[in-house]
This record gives sequence, C-alpha cells and structure tokens, in this order.
Amino acid sequence: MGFELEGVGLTHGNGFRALQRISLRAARGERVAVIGPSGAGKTSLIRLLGTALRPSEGRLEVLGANPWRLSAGALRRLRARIGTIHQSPPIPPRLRVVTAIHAGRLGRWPAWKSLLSLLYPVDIAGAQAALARFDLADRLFERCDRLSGGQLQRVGIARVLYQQPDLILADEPVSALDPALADAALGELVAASGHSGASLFASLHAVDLALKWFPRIIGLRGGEVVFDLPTARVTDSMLHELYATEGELLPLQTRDAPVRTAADADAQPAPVRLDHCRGR
Ligand SMILES: Nc1ncnc2c1ncn2[C@@H]1O[C@H](COP(=O)(O)OP(=O)(O)OP(=O)(O)O)[C@@H](O)[C@H]1O
Repeated sequence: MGFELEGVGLTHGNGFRALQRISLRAARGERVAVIGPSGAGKTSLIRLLGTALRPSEGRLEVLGANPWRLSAGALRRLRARIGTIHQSPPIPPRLRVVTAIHAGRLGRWPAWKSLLSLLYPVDIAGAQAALARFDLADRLFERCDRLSGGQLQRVGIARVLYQQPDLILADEPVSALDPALADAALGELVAASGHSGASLFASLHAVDLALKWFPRIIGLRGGEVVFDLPTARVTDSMLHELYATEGELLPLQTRDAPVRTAADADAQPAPVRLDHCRGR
C-alpha cells in the first residue's frame, strides 16, 4: 500500500483548520495528482503524508505503517523510504551539487558512508546519472547557490530519484521551470517512478500537466476532497468549478486560450481546450 487516510483532519497551531474529512487510498506504485486553488490544502496534505505534520484526527497509514505509533528508530526508517520534492529545495547554498544529490541517501547509508560522503563524494557516477536525466550532469561540482531557481528545482528532483524512495511526494515540483522544461522534467519523474515502482503523489499548479501525466486526479478545495477520479472522468466543468474562486481561466502551463486582460473583463472567457493534454 502507498498510503491510506480515513477521516483525517488537520488543524494548524494557530487553530486554522486546513484539512477535514480526508479519506483517500493509494496503492503501491500508483500515480496521483492533487490540484486545487491556492490555499486548498495541497501542501498540508503532502506534509501529512511525509510525516512532517501529525493529523489532528482520523487514521493515517503510510507505506503500511501508522507513523505516529512507531518507535523513533522505525519512524526514521519509514522517513528514509519517503522522498519529498519541495517547491524550493531546502539545500544549503554553499553545498556542491554532488553532495546535495548524495544527501538523498543519507537516511539509507550507514553512518560511516554518510560521513565520508560529506568529506568526499562516494558515488560520483550515481549522482551524475541522476543529474543527467535533467540535463545537469555538467553541474556536478557547481555550488548550489550558483544555480538558477529552475536548475535548483531539478537538482531537488534528481536528489529524490537518487534516494530511491518507495513513496515520492512532490509539492509543485516544476513550478520554477519554463513550459517545455516543466513537461520534460515531469516526464522524467513519472518515468523514473514507474521504473522503480514507487508511488508518486504530486501537487501541481498547472492543470494540463496533471491531466497529461497522471491517471488519477484529486481535486481539493477548502481543505476537502471535491473529486477523486480517473483522469478520463474529470470534466472541464468540474475543473472550472474547482477553480471558481480564482477567476474563469484555469491555471495552465501551456495556455492555448487567449490570456484575459482587463479590457476583456466583460467578454466571455474563451473555452479552455483540455482534450489534447489528457492521458499518457
Ligand atoms: N503552519 C501553518 N499555520 C497556520 N496556517 C497554515 C499553515 N500552513 C498552511 N496554513 C493555512 O492552511 C491553508 C492551506 O495551506 P496549504 O499551503 O496547504 O495550501 P496549498 O493548497 O498548498 O496552497 P498553495 O497552492 O497556495 O501553495 C491555507 O489557508 C494556509 O494559510
């Protein structure tokens, strides 16, 4: 099993209720995208699955275990099986790319190897192969603070693939990339997760990318699941309803409808054609 949530709610420390009545199940190896307007609770849900946050109520299992009933050692081992791709990778700026990639396996390597990897890169070929997937093999010894935001985001994806986790959580993994690169990087992530058999759960701002690369889509709004469907059954009207609070145009990576300007304010929005981006 990838994960299972039953009646899960999350109230943040300031009393804000970010998630409620969440019941979801994903099988091992499943690929699921979560979409929804800003503030819907996508990041909160990913942080719950990554065991960074503890549910305020309900039942949560990740990779077959309730993280909050495990001993400290077992929780550490579970976390080493989960790879999280952050929108802005938490990578110390002065670190070299090769060390940032190796950091993906620190939780899996024995202590001596982890320590050695900080002093001297222990698996240069492995790190280079992970970077090559994202056209960054030549940046292996670059300092991370000399990379662009988009390059750093791809290093963050490469690091998680190098980790070889059983569950990949991706929070807006390609938000800093231009459309062509975003599509290619997401394609690599999908291919790599398919190859390794890891479950992939990603939040995506761009609806067209979600429809193209994921066979199952969860629509989240106001901390609740609005729909949870195979991609082929998600209709354009469901999508427009999900994003109703964000205006009439859907957030797309590659927009083929004209962008609405103030001058168009009274005009009917052009329909967004989504058929071409469904299904892979
Ligand atoms: N640590 C926190 N303390 C209090 N409220 C929080 C905290 N983190 C998130 N929230 C609130 O919870 C709600 C959901 O936030 P979350 O970041 O999960 O949404 P999101 O769907 O990922 O949004 P976005 O697409 O803008 O990143 C928001 O209203 C946010 O302000």
